[in-house]
Amino acid sequence: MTRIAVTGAAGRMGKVLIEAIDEADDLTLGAAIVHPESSLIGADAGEMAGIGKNGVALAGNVGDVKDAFDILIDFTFPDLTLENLAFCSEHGKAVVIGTTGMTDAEKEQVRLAAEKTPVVFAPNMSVGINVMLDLLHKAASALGDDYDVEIIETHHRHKKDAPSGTALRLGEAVADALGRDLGECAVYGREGFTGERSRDEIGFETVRAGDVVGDHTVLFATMGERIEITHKASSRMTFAKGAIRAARWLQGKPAGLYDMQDVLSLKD
Ligand SMILES: NC(=O)C1=CN([C@@H]2O[C@H](COP(=O)(O)OP(=O)(O)OC[C@H]3O[C@@H](n4cnc5c(N)ncnc54)[C@H](OP(=O)(O)O)[C@@H]3O)[C@@H](O)[C@H]2O)C=CC1
Ligand SMILES: O=C(O)C1=N[C@H](C(=O)O)C[C@H](O)C1
Repeated sequence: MTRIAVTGAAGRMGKVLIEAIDEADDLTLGAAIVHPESSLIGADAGEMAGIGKNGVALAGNVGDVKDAFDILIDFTFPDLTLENLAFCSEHGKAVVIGTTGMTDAEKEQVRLAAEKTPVVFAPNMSVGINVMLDLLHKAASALGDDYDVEIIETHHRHKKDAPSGTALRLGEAVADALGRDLGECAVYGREGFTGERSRDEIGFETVRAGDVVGDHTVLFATMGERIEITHKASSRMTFAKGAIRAARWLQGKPAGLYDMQDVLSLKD
C-alpha cells in the first residue's frame, strides 16, 4: 500500500482528498496535516473529513509525520507548499501540487526542488480541463489571429487568487498555439476608457460568487461568429481523483517536474 499524506487536511480540497484516498484500494492515508495552531491537532482525520474514524491523528507539521508517508498531496498556499516541497525533496518523497497563485519566482522554486524529487504540479487535476487544453491548441491554431480570445472564470466566494491558475494555463495554451507571449498580451479585467481592444490581446475576466466549484470558458470571436469552449466542475471530487491518479503515476518515476498532461499521456 502506498501511504499518502495530505496537507491543508481541513481545507475544502483536503477533506475531499481524504475521502478519495479512503475509496482507493491501493492507497492509504498515512498522515494528514493541518495548520500548526489548529485546535484539530490530535483529532481523527477521517472523522474530521466526515467519513468516520480512520485512526489517523491530525498532525500540525509535515516533519512530525516524516516516517508515515511516501507521497505528499498539497493543495494549500504558495509559501506553505514551497516549505512542504523543500522538506519532501530533502527526504526523497514524491509530491503532487495543486496549489495555485504562485509567482514566477515561486514556480522557479518548484522547478528547482523537482530536480531532486518527482513532482506533479498542475493548476487543475480534472481530466476535462486537461482534454480542453488539447482542444484549445487545435482550435487556436485553426482559427488563428482573426479571432479575439477572452477567458472567463467563475469560482466560489472564498477563492483567494485571481485569475485562477487554470485560466492562466488555458491562456498559455492559446498564446502558445498563436505564437504569442502571454506575459505580453494578457489583459486582466477592463475598466474606464480603455480604448478599442487590440487584436492580439488575450483578456481575462474573473467572477467570484457563492459556491461555484470552478467554471472556465475560452471565447473565440470574430465578425459573424463565435466559439465558446467551456468546462464546469460540479464537484471537487474530480480534482481529488486527478490528484490520486497523479500520485499513483508518480510511483517509481525519476526526479523531475511533471504535469497532468504527462499523467494522462496527452503530450505528443
Ligand atoms: N489543482 C487543482 O486541481 C485545484 C487546485 N486548487 C487550489 O488548491 C488550493 C487550496 O484550495 P482550497 O482547498 O479551496 O483552500 P482552503 O483554504 O479550503 O484550504 C487550505 C488549507 O490550508 C490550511 N493552511 C493554511 N496555512 C497553513 C499552515 N501554515 N500549515 C498547515 N495548513 C495550513 C488552511 O487551514 P486554516 O483554514 O486553518 O488556515 C486550510 O485548511 C488553492 O490554491 C486552490 O486554488 C483547488 C482545487 C483544485
Ligand atoms: O480555488 C479553487 O477552488 C480552484 N482552483 C484552481 C484554479 O485556481 O485554477 C482549480 C479549480 O478551478 C478550483
